[in-house]
Amino acid sequence: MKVVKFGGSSLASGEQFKKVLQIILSDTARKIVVVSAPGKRSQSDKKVTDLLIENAEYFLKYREINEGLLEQVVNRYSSIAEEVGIRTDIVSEIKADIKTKLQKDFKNEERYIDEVKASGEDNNARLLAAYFKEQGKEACYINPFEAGLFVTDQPGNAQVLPESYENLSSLKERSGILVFPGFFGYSKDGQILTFSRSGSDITGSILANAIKAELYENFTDVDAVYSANPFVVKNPKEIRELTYREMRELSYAGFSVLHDEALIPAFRAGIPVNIKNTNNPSAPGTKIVNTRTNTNGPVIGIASAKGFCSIYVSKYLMNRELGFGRKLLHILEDYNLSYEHSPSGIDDISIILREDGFGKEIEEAIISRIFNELEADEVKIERDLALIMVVGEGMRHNVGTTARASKALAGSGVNIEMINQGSSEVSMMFGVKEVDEKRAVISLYEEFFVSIPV
Ligand SMILES: Nc1ncnc2c1ncn2[C@@H]1O[C@H](COP(=O)(O)OP(=O)(O)O)[C@@H](O)[C@H]1O
Ligand SMILES: N[C@@H](CC(=O)OP(=O)(O)O)C(=O)O
Repeated sequence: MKVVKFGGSSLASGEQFKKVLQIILSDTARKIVVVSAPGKRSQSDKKVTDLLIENAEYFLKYREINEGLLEQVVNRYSSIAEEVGIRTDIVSEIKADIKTKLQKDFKNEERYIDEVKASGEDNNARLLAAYFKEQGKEACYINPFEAGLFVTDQPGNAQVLPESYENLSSLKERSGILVFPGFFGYSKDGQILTFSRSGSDITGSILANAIKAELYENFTDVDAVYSANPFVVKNPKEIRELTYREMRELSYAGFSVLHDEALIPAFRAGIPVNIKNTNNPSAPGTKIVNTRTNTNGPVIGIASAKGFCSIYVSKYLMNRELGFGRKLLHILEDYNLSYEHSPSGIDDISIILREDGFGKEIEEAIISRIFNELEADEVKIERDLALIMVVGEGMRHNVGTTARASKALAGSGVNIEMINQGSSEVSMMFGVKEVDEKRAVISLYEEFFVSIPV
């Protein structure tokens, strides 16, 4: 039994719906189909999720529905229904559903927005199930509440609750194709809550774990996971096999092809993940597995992400001071800030965090607390940083990878602001200025994938 997830790009139009049907028909093991909301049909198009957020924000501001904005969403569904020739009046039901959601209680704005934006996947799942049925396939829409997908009460950032797995396991007893909306679950009291953006990948992985699927297939719009972002490096090398650890590091640092939280449920149940292309389903895609066999060098991929900053703190004899790191992190916790990395030396430490949520006011308050409470000698904030992640299981057994990477960066004139070697030894992180991000990735790609390895 397989769980198959189709991303927004795979379900953006009627033509895409037809491809999805063919993919499902071509393999009887494809049992649970997880869907995203319709995505972009072209670079300049808008995702339905973004349109729904605009609708919700308009309503919060003006207390009325913006009919033009609502039509933009409804048109996406009606053009799909028209293209594939759905005969029922499902589009009117979809419009009524979005209208009801827009007019719901908005006292808690975050929860209100979650409810509206989750309707993108919910209605797409209803539409796809209706299409399958009209094509003579036994299929039904599954409501996540009825199926028991319960999550924490964290709007826009929900986490699955452990009992969901047991609840969802009974789905495998049901007959026909089950069409399950991705991206959201319910609190115990029936409130809709979404995962973080691009979270339909997470739903697929949870379901794969729950039914102990033989495979989790994640269909997107590229033939494979590439060794570098194809928007940064021209024609990057396709990766055939990756380990869970490698993919987690790469998706965390910018390989948006899979959500970085989507691997854990599949990994825990030992279920392989196959990234495949809806537009070219016969291509083998990329397999994500526990251990990989083929290796061709220390590095498998190079990822990068913008939007980071660092807090550098130095104090003579920091290494001898009991609880210094704990107190420092406690200050950040008081401002609801989590940290990403923390390279350190004997007398200094850098804390790397995401820039959003770390505004100027918080910055000033934190600096003064570090000086006053920790008696630091120096505190420096550096903004506009990009993290470059060099990833590969092979790095553990290869001497000199750091030296090669540093040399490549220096050779292209990129100044390294900081280095951090992950404790898992499958990744190496370089902090660089955002303006140098692309140059850094290209030079590292050339070093590890184009030049002859030394
Ligand atoms: N290293 C990479 N390999 C493959 N795709 C990547 C990589 N880095 C970024 N991407 C981007 O991820 C996109 C697919 O992810 P996403 O847009 O979330 O798809 P979906 O609509 O299927 O959810 C690709 O079109 C590609 O532009
Ligand atoms: N539609 C949601 C969830 C999702 O996973 O979408 P996509 O598969 O298009 O990345 C979002 O845009 O965040």
